[in-house]
Amino acid sequence: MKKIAIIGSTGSIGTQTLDVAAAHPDQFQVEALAGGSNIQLLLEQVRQFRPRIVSVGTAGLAEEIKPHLPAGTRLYCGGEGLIEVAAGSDADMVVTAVVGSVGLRSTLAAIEAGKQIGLANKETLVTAGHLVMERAAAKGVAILPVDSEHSAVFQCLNGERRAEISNITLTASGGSFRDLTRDQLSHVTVEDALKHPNWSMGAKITIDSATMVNKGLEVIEAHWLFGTPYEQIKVLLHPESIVHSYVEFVDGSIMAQLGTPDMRVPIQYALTYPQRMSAPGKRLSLAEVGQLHFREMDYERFPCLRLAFECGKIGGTAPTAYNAANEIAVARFLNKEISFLQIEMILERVLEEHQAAAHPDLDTIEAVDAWARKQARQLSF
Ligand SMILES: NC(=O)C1=CN([C@@H]2O[C@H](COP(=O)(O)OP(=O)(O)OC[C@H]3O[C@@H](n4cnc5c(N)ncnc54)[C@H](OP(=O)(O)O)[C@@H]3O)[C@@H](O)[C@H]2O)C=CC1
Ligand SMILES: CC(=O)[C@@H](O)[C@H](O)COP(=O)(O)O
Ligand SMILES: [Mn+2]
Repeated sequence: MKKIAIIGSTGSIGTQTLDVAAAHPDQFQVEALAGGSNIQLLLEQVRQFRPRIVSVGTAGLAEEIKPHLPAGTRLYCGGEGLIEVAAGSDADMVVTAVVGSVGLRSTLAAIEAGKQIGLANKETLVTAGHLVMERAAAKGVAILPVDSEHSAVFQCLNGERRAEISNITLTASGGSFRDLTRDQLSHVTVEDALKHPNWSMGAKITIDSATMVNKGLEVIEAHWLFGTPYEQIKVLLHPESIVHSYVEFVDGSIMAQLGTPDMRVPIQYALTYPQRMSAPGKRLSLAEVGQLHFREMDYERFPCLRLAFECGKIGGTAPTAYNAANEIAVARFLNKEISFLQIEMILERVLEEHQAAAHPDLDTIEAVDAWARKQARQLSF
């Protein structure tokens, strides 16, 4: 039995992680669950999986859910609750399925407690990759990728020597607006932006896909997960999201991982690594697919991806500011305060003002995160 804890259990990745656990009840035991505001769904999860520890977003929500919890369940809330779920149970592995850099402290706490990490929450690695990877190495903790591209690369690298990698290519669907010109982008709506062509995901990452920030975050995530220099990370537009990513080796051989777009596959691989188990989803038939398409990435059309490479190469707190400014810009767009193209304007302006600090500690990371959020909130157009 593998014991798991999930932070962000009520979201897209969290619910799919529980689908995997429910499909293999003899393999997984759910020890702890943290949700945010969806206490109805959290309660259903508690009834089905009987975790010992539960956390909700606020003290008010904790009061609401408390009378409905089974006797003996330990209940927490807020940041302290995320840390308790991540580090306070008997779990062997913590799946980080919360959205945003709010997941940083709890991920670090899980690492300190010696838990394996199933990492979906890419913002954590972007905002403080050096701290997370350093602490994981010091504690001998594995960080297993859940993100589909990184799971693909991880699978391609199985048994390979890092020194023999020539480059890593992350594929990008192009998001909801991939065939629109920049002129056409000035009129797009929130509703249209939320229609991802291939994946059903939470709102924030769906907007990130449309701006190509998601791929920017993934480039930085790949740098930290695989220790790959930015010069050896490439991005290729692939509208079908069937080739999840690939690695080219020094002899010219390319290893790719393919499959239908179904997050339960990389989630399950992280949970069962190094083993594989049967999975219920639709199998890929290349004969049925017939053709796959690939296009060079256009960095003029998708400037947020160019910015991510620049921030990654600068390092220090530059990716922290990129991520925090984006979290606020996306929230403002979803709230219909700003237009789609103003997301990238906010990123550009906040980064212009940011003086990146090298080798930041946790306090510096959090101070820059707060600063960038404030700047991004204040900008008006
Ligand atoms: N969805 C996908 O297919 C993929 C997602 N990812 C990454 O995984 C992470 C999660 O994405 P996704 O599942 O789509 O996001 P969702 O928005 O669907 O889910 C987010 C989860 O985090 C919880 N949450 C949000 N804010 C807080 C907070 N302040 N405190 C406690 N809990 C909070 C939400 O709770 P509630 O809803 O109850 O408020 C919910 O459970 C992101 O980092 C994303 O980039 C990576 C690859 C694929
Ligand atoms: C499923 C997953 O891993 C997402 O991060 C996905 O990659 C989003 O797709 P694009 O960013 O390629 O549109
Ligand atoms: Mn991805």
